[in-house]
Amino acid sequence: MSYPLLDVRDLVVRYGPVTAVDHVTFTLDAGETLALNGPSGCGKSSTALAVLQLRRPDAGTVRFQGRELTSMTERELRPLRPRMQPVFQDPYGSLSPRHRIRDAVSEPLKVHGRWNPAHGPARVAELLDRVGLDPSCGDRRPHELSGGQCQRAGIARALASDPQLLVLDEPVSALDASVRAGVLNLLADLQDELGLGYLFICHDRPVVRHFADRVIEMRDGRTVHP
Ligand SMILES: Nc1ncnc2c1ncn2[C@@H]1O[C@H](COP(=O)(O)OP(=O)(O)OP(=O)(O)O)[C@@H](O)[C@H]1O
Repeated sequence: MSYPLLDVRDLVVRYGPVTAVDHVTFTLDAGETLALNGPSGCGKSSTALAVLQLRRPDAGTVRFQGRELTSMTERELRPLRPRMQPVFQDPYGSLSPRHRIRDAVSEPLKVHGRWNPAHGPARVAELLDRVGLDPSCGDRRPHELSGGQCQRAGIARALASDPQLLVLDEPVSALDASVRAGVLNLLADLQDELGLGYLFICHDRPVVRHFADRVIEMRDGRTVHP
């Protein structure tokens, strides 16, 4: 039986009295880009965090490759976490300022027990090359890179654990217009090559129209028809 990569039904996220996500339902297939679009505060990031189980939803189901995540314990989720990776808006904030880029990229491999000292450094160099960074960038710290280079390093880190789903939360919003296209082209190439599914959060309509296969509009925590 074949399942969508992601099947989200009646997702609810509350922060005290605030219902940030109010019965949101959607599916996403492998190789597809689904955009969540809408104004600030409409619940896009809360949806993303709940899909990744980084914030446990208050109601609803999230099926990833047919497996229901919301009822799983942390221990049960652990082997699935490498397969769904986030890329956040602020490329500097999402990488530790103290760590060199090569350590940031290799960390997911180490955390998930997949680090091989013999082949790991070559794998990190390969990942940096794949996202268009010179392997010498591995020796630098985030503040020594440009915003675009830093976001590329964040993407390399997300790719390190061979994910099938990337949750991209405003991945180009903090970047200058001139470097945005380069990062979006990189994401499109990676999707073609690796068959990744993208849940793409963005409030910039022209970018969404250009990049997404389908768009869900959100207002006040709910999905609305455009
Ligand atoms: N940790 C939190 N505690 C309390 N309320 C929160 C928290 N995070 C988000 N909210 C509230 O939930 C609602 C949805 O916020 P969310 O960040 O998901 O929206 P968003 O569409 O991603 O907005 P933005 O584009 O500004 O990031 C808002 O009313 C927000 O104030």
